This record gives sequence, structure tokens and C-alpha cells, in this order.
Amino acid sequence: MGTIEETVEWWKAIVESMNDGVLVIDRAGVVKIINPEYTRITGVTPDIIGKPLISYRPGAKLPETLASGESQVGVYRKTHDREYVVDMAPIFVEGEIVGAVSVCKSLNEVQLLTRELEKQRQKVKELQEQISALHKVRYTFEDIITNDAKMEELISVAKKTAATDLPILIKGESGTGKELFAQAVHHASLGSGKPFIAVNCSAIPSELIENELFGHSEGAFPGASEKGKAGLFEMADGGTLFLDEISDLSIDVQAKLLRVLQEGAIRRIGEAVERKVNVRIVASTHRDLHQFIAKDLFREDLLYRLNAVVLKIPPLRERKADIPFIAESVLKGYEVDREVMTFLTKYDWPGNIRELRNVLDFAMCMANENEQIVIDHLPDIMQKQHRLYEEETKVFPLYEAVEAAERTVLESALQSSGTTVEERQEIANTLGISLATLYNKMKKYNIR
Ligand SMILES: Nc1ncnc2c1ncn2[C@@H]1O[C@H](COP(=O)(O)OP(=O)(O)OP(=O)(O)O)[C@@H](O)[C@H]1O
Repeated sequence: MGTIEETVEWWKAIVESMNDGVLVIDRAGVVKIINPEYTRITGVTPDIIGKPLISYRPGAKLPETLASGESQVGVYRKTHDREYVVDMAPIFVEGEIVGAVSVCKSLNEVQLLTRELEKQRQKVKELQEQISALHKVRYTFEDIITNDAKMEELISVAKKTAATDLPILIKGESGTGKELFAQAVHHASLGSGKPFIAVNCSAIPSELIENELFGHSEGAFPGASEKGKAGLFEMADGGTLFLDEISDLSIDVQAKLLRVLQEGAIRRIGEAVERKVNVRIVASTHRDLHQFIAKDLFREDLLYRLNAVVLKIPPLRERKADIPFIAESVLKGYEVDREVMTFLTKYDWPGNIRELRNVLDFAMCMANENEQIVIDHLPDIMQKQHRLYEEETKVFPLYEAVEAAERTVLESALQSSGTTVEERQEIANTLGISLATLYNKMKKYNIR
């Protein structure tokens, strides 16, 4: 290189032949140099030369480097579907910034795949968070309202076992709070940030439940999802699967469930590989599972796997002291007539706490604000029950009770015999009265 012109030619040739894209701006931010690789990578054409970069590319970051004098390395850029990584540096001449250079590389295939993988990972994470949020529990142990010693004992056992991975079997009639306990256990468990998924085994037809629980591989059966589908075990991974009404699972599915409990792995329908899952099982039933075992409807080995911890929730009628306790807590702010409370406590609540809550919710709807809740505010069916209780416990004057009994006896005796005088005499004899008295009483009660 001899002359200045030659030197400039050399530098130009070097920049043009580089495998990296180069763009240079001067102190004023005007583009001075751009090489063919820059055009290939970014799509920016040489007619930008001589123009302020910012007017041509408003999002350009190079002017920032010019202003701050600080380099930026590995900045990810995306414009018009072109993705590349840029290094930016100020150009110093004798200690002064005279411009800035941008050197860019397009992302190679591996980098693109890595980015795609990262994006997908992020998406999976977001979806998992969404699943967890969707399957968050509403109830904790604080929400179990009780004043009953047996219930307190159950809560204490449930609390102690919540943080273990032991399966729990919850027994109890419908509406006694089995799911409430299951949710509270999940909330207090190590997997509380992960999903709680409840499956009502009696609501899903047996031919579909295997697919629901274990999922399937792509094209596993006609109508199967093309991409395959994760089952509830996979969705609940790290969290809790609540199998409500477990006795309704078919023997086949029971066998598969037993395998999951033993191996800690599931296999999607149509797939050979096993997938590890870490799922806490809480099962519930209102049936006597031993009777089901005797009829070959339930696997004994599965019961022994499930009943590591058994919580047997008593029906509400066996803990009547809980009725006013729950009622007061639900009816916060409402005054309740004594007659209502007495009736609520007497009633047997076949639908347990669910039924009690529904009746109380209805009564709160019917009563105006600040109005005392009276029998008229209860649902019709409960008002009817109330009348029956009243009848049962009503105190009659004694003569009314005697007359009612006399009428019943006479009616049934006369109904089953003829009407001749001989036959009537026979009835009078049987009843231990004279024929005249029999006729008098028939007249009195208007019996023919
Ligand atoms: N001790 C309690 N305190 C407050 N609310 C309760 C209590 N027990 C149950 N409940 C409420 O009663 C309703 C029924 O409870 P839950 O669904 O847990 O019963 P379940 O035994 O699972 O019923 P099923 O067997 O019919 O599914 C829910 O609204 C629940 O919050």
C-alpha cells in the first residue's frame, strides 16, 4: 500500500469481503459505510449511505453507542422476519469519538434452533403456570368449620400427613366435605404450588377414563389427537390428583392405577415408553370398599395401596353440634329465629353440609337485609319438613288423642266385616262394648 488512495481501496476491499455485516456512522449519525453482507443479513441497501441512520431505521441502537461511548455485544435484533446478533462499538480517533461501527452476524441454524427451543421452554413454563393457576385450590384447613372432637382429630391427622407423599383415602357420605379435605391437604402439601386436579370417576364413562387419566400417543386410536395428548396424571405432575368416587373405576383402570402407585410412572395409550410422574393421590368414596372387594368389583391390593391414611368423615347427623356452628358461620350478619335453629338441628341432613349450605344460602336470598331469618325464608321442601316435625311433636289434649285412637280402631273393625246386626254384635263383643255403645260411637264419628 503506497498512496492514501491505495490504502482506502484496501480497507474498502477488506470490509466488502468480510463475512460479517458492517455499518459505520460518523459523529453526526450519518451512514458512511455499509458492506454487502450487512445488506444480505439486514436487508438494508447501500442507498442509506449519506443519510442519517435514525431517519432510515428509527429503532437503530447504534446512535446510543455513539452517545454513550459504550460498546454493546451480542444484541439480538429482529426486523422484518430477519434475526441477527449485533456488536456495536464507538470509533475513537485520538481519544475522541468520531463515529460508531455495527458488526452483525445472522443467526446460524443451531442458534436459531436454540432460540426456538428457549421460546418453546418458556411457552411450556407459561402453560404449566396457567394449569397451576387454573387448578389452584379454594379451600384450606381454615375453611373446615367444626366444633366436633372427631372432626378435630381428623383434621389433625390430615395436617400431619399432608406434607408426606402418602396416598390418602377419604370416606364419607356425599356432601360431608371429602373434597374440602382433599383441597386442604393439597394446600398444606409440598406440591401446593402445582396443580390440584379433581376427577369424578363416576361422571366419566369407563371407556374414556383411561384416556383422561393417562393420555394417548399420536394416532393411538381413530379420533385420537394428531399430536397425542397428555393425561391428567401428567397435568397434575408435582401436585395432587383427587380421584373422587374411586369405587366407580373399572377393574382394568384400577390395575393401571395400581401400577402408577407402584412404579411412579405412566404409559400413554399406544405408547411403549414410560413417563415418570410424581403425583400425590387422594381418593374418596362413599361406598364400603370391602363389600366391593367381596363382589370382585374392587382390587384388594389397590385398597391396601390407597389406605395408607384413612380419613372417615362422619355424617352431619352424627355431629349435630356442628349444625348451629356452621349455620352461624355461614349466616354471618343475619339473625336467626330460634324456631329455625331448633329445626335445623333436628333435621337429619341426608345431603350433609352441602344441603345445609344450600338451605342457608337460599334463606339469605329470601330474607331482606337486616331481617331475621324465619321458617318462611326456607325452601318449600324444608318448610314441609318443618310442618312434619311439628305434627310429630305436637301435644294434643288427651281426649283428642283417645278419640283419634277410637276412630281408627272402629274404622278398621267395621271395614273388615258385614253390616248385619249379628255381625255388628260380633264386632261389639270383640271390642268389649255393648251393641248400643257401638252404634252410638258410629254415630259420633259418622262411620257407616
Ligand atoms: N366442615 C365444613 N365446613 C364448611 N363447609 C363445608 C364443610 N364440609 C363441607 N363443606 C362444604 O359443603 C360442600 C360439599 O363439600 P364437598 O364437595 O367437599 O363434599 P364431598 O363429600 O366431596 O361430596 P361428594 O361426595 O358429593 O362429592 C362444599 O361447598 C364444602 O365447602
